[in-house]
Amino acid sequence: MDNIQVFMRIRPLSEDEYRRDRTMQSAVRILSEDTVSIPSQRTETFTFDFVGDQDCPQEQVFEAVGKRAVDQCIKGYNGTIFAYGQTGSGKTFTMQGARDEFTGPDDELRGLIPRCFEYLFDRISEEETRTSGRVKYLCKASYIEIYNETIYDLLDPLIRPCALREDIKRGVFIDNVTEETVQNPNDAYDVFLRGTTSRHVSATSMNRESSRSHSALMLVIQSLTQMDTGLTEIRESKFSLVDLAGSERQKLANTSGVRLKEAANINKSLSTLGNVINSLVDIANGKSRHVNYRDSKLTFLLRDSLGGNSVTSIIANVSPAMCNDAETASTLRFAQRAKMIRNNAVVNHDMQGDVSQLQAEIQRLKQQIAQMRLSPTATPGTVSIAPSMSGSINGAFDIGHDSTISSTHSATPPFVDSINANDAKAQALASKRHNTTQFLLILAMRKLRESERQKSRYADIMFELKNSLERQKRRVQQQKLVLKLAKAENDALRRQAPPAYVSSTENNALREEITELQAALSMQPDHSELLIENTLLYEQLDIIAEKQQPVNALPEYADALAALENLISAKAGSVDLQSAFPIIPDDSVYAGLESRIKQMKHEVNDLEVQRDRLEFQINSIEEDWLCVSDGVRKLANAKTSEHIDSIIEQTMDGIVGDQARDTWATISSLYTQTF
Ligand SMILES: Nc1ncnc2c1ncn2[C@@H]1O[C@H](COP(=O)(O)OP(=O)(O)OP(=O)(O)O)[C@@H](O)[C@H]1O
Repeated sequence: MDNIQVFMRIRPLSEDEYRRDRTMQSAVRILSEDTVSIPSQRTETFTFDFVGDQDCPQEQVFEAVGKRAVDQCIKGYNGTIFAYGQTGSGKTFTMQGARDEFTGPDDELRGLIPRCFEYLFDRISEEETRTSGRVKYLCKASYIEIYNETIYDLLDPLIRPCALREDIKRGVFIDNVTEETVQNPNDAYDVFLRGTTSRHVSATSMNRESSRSHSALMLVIQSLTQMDTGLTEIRESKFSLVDLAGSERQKLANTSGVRLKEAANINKSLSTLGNVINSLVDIANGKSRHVNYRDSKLTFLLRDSLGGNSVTSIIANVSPAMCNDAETASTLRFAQRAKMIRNNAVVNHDMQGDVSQLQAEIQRLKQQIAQMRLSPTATPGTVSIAPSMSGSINGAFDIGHDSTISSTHSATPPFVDSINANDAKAQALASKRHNTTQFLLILAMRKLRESERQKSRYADIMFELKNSLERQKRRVQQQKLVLKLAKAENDALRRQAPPAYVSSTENNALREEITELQAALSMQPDHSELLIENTLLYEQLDIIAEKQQPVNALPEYADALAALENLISAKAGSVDLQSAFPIIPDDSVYAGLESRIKQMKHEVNDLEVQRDRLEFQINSIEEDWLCVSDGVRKLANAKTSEHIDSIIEQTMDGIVGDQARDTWATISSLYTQTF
């Protein structure tokens, strides 16, 4: 577990700021190499991993932030660097550099992005040379922008919007985003420049500033290592360089239309980022919280970077100007909170090979395990079965490359204390049991962690479902009200309308409009069908992302209903027979709406059933894994083989799910063999 690293950078005063305040006093006081305060605000101090003052060169920022991220990505860890701060605080200067053009490696003012490219490809060629070509690297780049809660592909000439999806294998990913292979720093920089140009073009065409959108340049770095066993190890890491929208709150007053929507979306995504960080800080402090990553595109896309599988750094950029001190304090408070988040980065790797190679590898691992069982001196921190025993070889024993699991166990479990130190035989037996127990505990904990991940995925889906349910319920209520009003209005019109109005051309046009809307509604996907499909989905976790379509489809459906609702309210409101032609819809319109409402009620019921089912599944998974770890703990203290048998049986009786039952069967059979 690593805390997110936070770096702070103060930019020089701009000419404008200097003209306004010639005292040249800085709003930020540097107290030591990692601590600052803002005297005009409260007396609080802020401590970070690195503080760069106004003269801090680009090279130093790269040495402190960029190098570490690239080094970790080369090893197979995901890496993320965020630039955070108010508009004009120096985010783009830090990430990209002073110029829009990249003038080559001699340019002192070039930012983190070009420097990371140069260092990454240097490291790649170094590794390939060092391993005499046994390790080969492949890099692919994509570049996106998030504006108004929509993701745009900046490498697509048409800058088309893309959907965000999630599946079990890939985690969160952008569907159909353009990925370009890059082989050297210039290729990568070319991709970056093209994306940046597209960003300017789209900003200009929409008449907005780029500081109102978030951008993320993502590199996927794959390495293939030919191993002596004939197997190929594949490592894959994602390196994300993110320039966030200006962090100041956008004013909603005196704003309307597109600008209002834009401001509301910026506020929403930044406040979601703040909420996510608050929840993660609570979690780091031992509290139990659901993290609402799905509340904005930005947090969902960067889920792994915040509290997940990534080595993450945040650069908090601030202005030194007195007039910006409130925003500067707010940036520093945000950064200070973020520093408490703990991520759990693991190497993403997998093995490939033919059956005989895999069998040989399994054999080798078995020997390693046997050796570990026999060696009384093995301590948890030095258990070294992990690195090669990865991913797809054998799911049940997927220990992974994770020293954090082993290092969290105490070196001497309490049950060993009770062994008489003078009795050599008993000591040997205790050591053997100690090692086996630790090994089994590692297995159980690994599985427990997997189930926790699964649980958190369930919780995310559940959260979505609950929201949909609430929205759907509200819609049903609204539709009922609209229908009631429209009916009352219609009755009134029927009573008042002269026959000439009823058959007027205008009235016919309105009728057609309603018929079209009805047709549009009936063309919406059949929700009942999709919902049934969705129910199956929760039993088939592998296809989660695909099957979330019904939930995602609801807003479109809502749009059609809202349009109909607006039309009916608008028409129902035009009671003045002298100035407007009344609309007198057929009874069939109402009948159609009523049946739609009925259908929506069914859907609400279906969603409720799904929610209950998920709740049950989550509880059941949780209980199963508690049962397994409890069983392992009991086994560690068992004295006789009868006692062991009864623990195994009782634990198995208490487990419901197949996955946990299988794991328990494996653990218990291993334990009986070694006892
Ligand atoms: N460390 C620095 N040294 C010198 N000039 C800087 C530094 N940081 C920022 N600047 C200058 O300050 C101005 C604003 O910086 P920049 O455009 O990077 O801000 P920003 O936070 O990215 O703004 P926006 O949110 O609008 O994109 C630019 O002219 C930039 O060159």
